[in-house]
Amino acid sequence: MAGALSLDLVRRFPGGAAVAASLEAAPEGVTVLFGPSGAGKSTVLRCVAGLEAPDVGVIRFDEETWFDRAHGVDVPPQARRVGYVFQDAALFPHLTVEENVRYGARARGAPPGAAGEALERLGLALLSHRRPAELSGGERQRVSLARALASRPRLLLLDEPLSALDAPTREALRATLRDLLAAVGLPALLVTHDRIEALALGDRLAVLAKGRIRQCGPVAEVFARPADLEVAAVVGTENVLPAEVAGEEGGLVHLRVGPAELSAVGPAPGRRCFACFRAEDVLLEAPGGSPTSARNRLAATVRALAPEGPLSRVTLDCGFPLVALVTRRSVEELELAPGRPVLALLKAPAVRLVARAG
Ligand SMILES: Nc1ncnc2c1ncn2[C@@H]1O[C@H](COP(=O)(O)OP(=O)(O)OP(=O)(O)O)[C@@H](O)[C@H]1O
Repeated sequence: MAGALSLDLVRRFPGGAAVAASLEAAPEGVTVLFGPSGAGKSTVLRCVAGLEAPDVGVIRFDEETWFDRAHGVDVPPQARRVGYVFQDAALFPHLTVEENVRYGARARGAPPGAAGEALERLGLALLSHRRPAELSGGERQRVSLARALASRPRLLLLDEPLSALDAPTREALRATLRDLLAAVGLPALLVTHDRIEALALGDRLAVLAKGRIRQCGPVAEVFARPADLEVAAVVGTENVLPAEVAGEEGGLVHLRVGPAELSAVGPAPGRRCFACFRAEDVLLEAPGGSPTSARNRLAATVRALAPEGPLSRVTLDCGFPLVALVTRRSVEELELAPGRPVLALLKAPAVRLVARAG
């Protein structure tokens, strides 16, 4: 299928570190490689770009084989036609913005006009005669994106593209990047260790830990249903619910989540967002309990219980799945069991809102 990337590789380093990855990235949208530092994310990206060669394995894009150790295939980076965006922009310091972007286009034989189009698209026309030293970090990263796009790539590879920026610049560029990735319609593989970035930019998530891909799937699903405790520890947020903003009032944002309504502390990041909260922030109460300060009271049915040390992980059905983490004592006192009705309570400040595409 056009734009489909598949890989199955092992890369071993002197000193004993090894990265083993097996991945079928969707032919469209953004696949995020997510995991802690040292998990192997950059290694996978560099192998796809052709900047490093796996010790064993195969990398395919569409009908082409880019790498096949057993058959001696190793297509050089320029022939793979990928656009690569580095963490630190990696611009030529002696060239202007325009020359940097033109260099990207010329190196790949892109049609005339590709550089100008990319400069325009990233809002860089007015900065085109400056050199990288005369730009802010965010502007440099926009130039790096323009250079990648100007080469008319078939696949975009982004290695922690926002991590070198300060928080406000990062937030602004995150929104630009989200819109840009949706508009260009190219498949992209994006590396990050930042949960918010993964949620805001990814369509699919591949979780890496200790040199292996542990789970791959739609972003909200991986966050909501980590395959094992290791993935749960990496993703950290058990409840990630696609939500629509219904209104804002007195600093609170009212959200529609499936058949239920939730309140969170504003501002709303957009009309569509994810409402994210930890399982330990959900309180459980017997139905008909007295009023509390929790803004969110959801009628739920217990679906499953799983012991977790002194705690119990309770999976609930509120019309959408919800996970709560409570003590075993509470499980006994509330007589929680599959099928039992219960009220799930959640304070509005515990709900974190993250914009999502569309
Ligand atoms: N050139 C190298 N020589 C030896 N070991 C290496 C080399 N490059 C990477 N490694 C090791 O391989 C593992 C994966 O590194 P990689 O840079 O891919 O991780 P990462 O998930 O991208 O981390 P970060 O988020 O910190 O960039 C780490 O244990 C790292 O120390």
